Amino acid sequence: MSHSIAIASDHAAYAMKAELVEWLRNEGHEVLDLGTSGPESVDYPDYGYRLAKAIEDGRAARGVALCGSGIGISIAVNRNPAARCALVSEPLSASLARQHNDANVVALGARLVGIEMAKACITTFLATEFLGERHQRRVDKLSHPEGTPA
Ligand SMILES: O=C(CO)[C@H](O)[C@H](O)[C@H](O)COP(=O)(O)O
Repeated sequence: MSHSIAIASDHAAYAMKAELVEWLRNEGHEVLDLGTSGPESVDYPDYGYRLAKAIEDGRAARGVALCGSGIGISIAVNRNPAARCALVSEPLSASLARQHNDANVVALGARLVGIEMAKACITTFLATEFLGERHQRRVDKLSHPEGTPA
């Protein structure tokens, strides 16, 4: 199944992003590359916000967020309520992020995870469906951080 995928990284993950963009396009996906566009030092929040906005606007259904550890950019993406970003380093977490959390963005750390593991995580993330049911109730609550009235 092909997807529309937005991808963004800071400088620490620029080389990984370039490889993943080419791979995802070869796999038949529509890829929106939101930068960064070179190895010069940049700030991960700018790219995380940009990626989350593309999800919010419907320009992409799924996202791939990359930085050195994956931590900073995942924090940035998750500041947009339209995004549910999961930082993963192996496929089981990528699968659970879809099945239980209906995550629409996967984050990876290019300084921590190799390219083949990154591809394995993304492949699983794109192929796995949300299970709904009891998980839907919990995901709905993520849109209401003020909490459920007692
Ligand atoms: O946000 C991060 C750490 O949580 C990422 O790993 C960044 O890519 C990292 O902070 C960038 O560090 P640099 O020393 O400026 O390359």
